[in-house]
Amino acid sequence: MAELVFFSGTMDCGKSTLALQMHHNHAARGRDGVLFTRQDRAGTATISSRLGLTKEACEVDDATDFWFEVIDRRTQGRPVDYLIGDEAQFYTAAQVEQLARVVDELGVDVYAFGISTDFRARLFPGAQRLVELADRVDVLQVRALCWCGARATHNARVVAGRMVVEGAQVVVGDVDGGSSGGADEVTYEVLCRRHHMRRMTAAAARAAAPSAQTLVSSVLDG
Ligand SMILES: Nc1ncnc2c1ncn2[C@@H]1O[C@H](COP(=O)(O)OP(=O)(O)O)[C@@H](O)[C@H]1O
Ligand SMILES: Cc1cn([C@H]2C[C@H](O)[C@@H](COP(=O)(O)O)O2)c(=O)[nH]c1=O
Repeated sequence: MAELVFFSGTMDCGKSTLALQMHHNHAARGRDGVLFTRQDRAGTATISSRLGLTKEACEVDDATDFWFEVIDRRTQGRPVDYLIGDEAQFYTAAQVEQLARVVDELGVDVYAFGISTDFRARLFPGAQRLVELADRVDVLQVRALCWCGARATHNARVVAGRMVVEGAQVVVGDVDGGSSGGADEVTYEVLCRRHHMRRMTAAAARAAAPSAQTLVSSVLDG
C-alpha cells in the first residue's frame, strides 16, 4: 500500500541527504520517481545536501498541483511510482492535501522531507498539514546537537550575531558554518529547547561565561 511519510528534523540533520539516498535506492531497483523541492539554499530546481550531493529537481511554487503533475506524466506514458519532496515545510496546505490524494487514489508513494517549526518554534503550514495527514512522521536518527551537547530540537535565526524572534517566516539561509558571514546576513543555529527558550546561542553562551583569564584576574585583584 502506498504511503505518505514525513521525514522531519531540525535544519542540518541530514534530510536532503536522506532524500537523495532514498531516490538513489528506489531508482536502483527500477522504480520511477520524481524529485521536487522549493527554495533550496543552492538555488532553483535543486536538491542540495551539505555532504556535497546535489540533484536536479522540479521547483515547487504556489501554482504547482501535485495531482496534475502525476496525472500529466502518466498520460504521457511516463510511470510514476514515488515522489520525493524536499523543503516540504514551504509547500502549501493544499499541496500537502494533493500529495495525500496522490497516495490514496493513484498508489504513488510520497516521501516528504522538511523542518517542522520555524525560528519562533511555530509550525510551518506545510509541515502542520503533513503532521496531520502523514501515515507516519519519521524523526531523523542522525542527531544535530545544540552547543551544550544536548539533542537539537529547535531552529534559531541569528541576525548580526543575535538570535531574533521576529521577522518573516520564510528567509532562506544556512547554518552558521555554511554561511558567508556578512554582518546583516541571516543565519540559523540549531538549539535544544531550553536554550532556544532562553535565546542562548553558542555566541551568547560564550559571552555570558566569564573567561578563565577574567576569573584568575579577579581572584588576584582580591
Ligand atoms: N564535512 C562533513 N563531514 C561529514 N558529515 C557532514 C559534513 N558536512 C555535513 N555533514 C553531515 O550532513 C548533515 C547535513 O545534511 P543535509 O542533508 O544538508 O541536512 P538538512 O537537509 O537536514 O539540512 C550534517 O548533520 C552532518 O551530519
Ligand atoms: C528555521 C527557519 C528556516 N528557514 C529556511 C532556512 C533554510 O533555507 C530552510 C531549511 O533548510 P534545511 O535544508 O533544513 O537546512 O528553511 C526559514 O525560511 N524560516 C525559518 O524560520
